[in-house]
Amino acid sequence: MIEIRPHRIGRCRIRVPGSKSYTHRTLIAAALSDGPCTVHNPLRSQDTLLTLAALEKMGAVVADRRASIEIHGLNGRFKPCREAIYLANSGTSMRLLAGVAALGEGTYVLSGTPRMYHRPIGHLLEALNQLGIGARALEDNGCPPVEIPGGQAAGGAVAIDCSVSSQFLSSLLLTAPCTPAGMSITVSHGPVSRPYIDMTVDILKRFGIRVQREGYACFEVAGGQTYRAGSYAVEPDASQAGYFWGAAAITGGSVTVDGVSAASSQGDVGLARVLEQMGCRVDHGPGGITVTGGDLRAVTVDMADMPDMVPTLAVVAAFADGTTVIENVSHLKAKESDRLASTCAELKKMGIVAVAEDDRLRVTGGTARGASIDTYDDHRIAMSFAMAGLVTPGVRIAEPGCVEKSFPDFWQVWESLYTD
Ligand SMILES: O=C(O)C1=C[C@@H](OP(=O)(O)O)[C@@H](O)[C@H](O)C1
Ligand SMILES: C=C(OP(=O)(O)O)C(=O)O
Repeated sequence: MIEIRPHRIGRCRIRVPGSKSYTHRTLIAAALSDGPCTVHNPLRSQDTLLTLAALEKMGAVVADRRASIEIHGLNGRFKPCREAIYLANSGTSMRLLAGVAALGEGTYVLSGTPRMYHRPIGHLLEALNQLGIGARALEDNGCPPVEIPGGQAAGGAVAIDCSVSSQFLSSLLLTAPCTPAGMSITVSHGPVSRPYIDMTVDILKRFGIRVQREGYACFEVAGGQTYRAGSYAVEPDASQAGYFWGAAAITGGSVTVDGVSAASSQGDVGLARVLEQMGCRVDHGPGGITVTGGDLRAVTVDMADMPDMVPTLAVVAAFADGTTVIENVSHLKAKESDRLASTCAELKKMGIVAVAEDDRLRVTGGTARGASIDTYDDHRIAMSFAMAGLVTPGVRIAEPGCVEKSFPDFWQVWESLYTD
């Protein structure tokens, strides 16, 4: 348990680590490539290191240097792996690797934590089955653990339901180029979280893969393509920037996050836009994006494309005038925690009126009081409620170590807000 000390922020400049989503994708693409790759500025956190360890178990040769990670790709031919590959509660690792494992020569079991065993993957397994890959949920319940047989990924036409997660489509897209026939993918529902699809397509293109698309509805990826080995850099994580911009918004201070740009494919950079609508000033400079807090007013906003920023926005909304309505976020129920329920429960403990409906969250700004915040083993709940502690005495965060999942140095970087 740690207590957050209230503090008025002046002017701060913050550096956040490499993007979690881009790190997962770059490591996987490197392992699929035709030779030696260097990944610069990777995020080294619990989840991304699990992806790296999984790729190593599947035969990629890995060397973790200080400044970069080197991976020698297997040109899409993973080696058999006898023991189950443990992926804790990393949804991105589980979903993306479930597809690419089908390219390997073994039969792979992907396992995780009890929470992971409640996070859906059935729609991806159905899509793999349409492609003739006998993937299955070991408990027959549409959730991990899963078994993925290699050697059956010929490619072909496939329809995929992405109403629960975009990661299913990202998984097929990463797998498709290494199949003999390629894939013709139709999205039957959704996708939610669309910018993550753009990040996947961006990585494919950077590795020299050709992809044709009609918006988010149809994707054509020719087979027999090669991921081009080379040197790749990971940009700073826009989702992690959000907690520091939120800190500025709530305190009236000014925070610049280095190296984050509105031109990024990371959808979460859009939180700065939402904060602007709420009354903050946002400056886009060559070095990064600066948010300066002001009088905050409530907004109604569709957050389907920014699911990870919903707890962040909900906590900021607790300090805004009026009722903020966060719409189209039913997919938050299947994250590290049921984030609609957990965000609401913890805001209520602070005396804030918050209501979770089926696909939306309403938060009415008010006078918050200190509370012990349960974090549900969910890094984003811990980091979001830290913001509330800057203006509310007595906010304590339980199990603060859960930030290891995506941002091991979070609390040290957070401390730097106090040194301005
Ligand atoms: O592909 C990715 O890197 C991610 C996609 C999103 O999940 P969903 O598509 O399941 O919403 C996001 O919440 C997650 O943190 C990372
Ligand atoms: C949902 C998240 O990650 P994952 O799906 O990879 O567990 C997250 O980082 O907020």
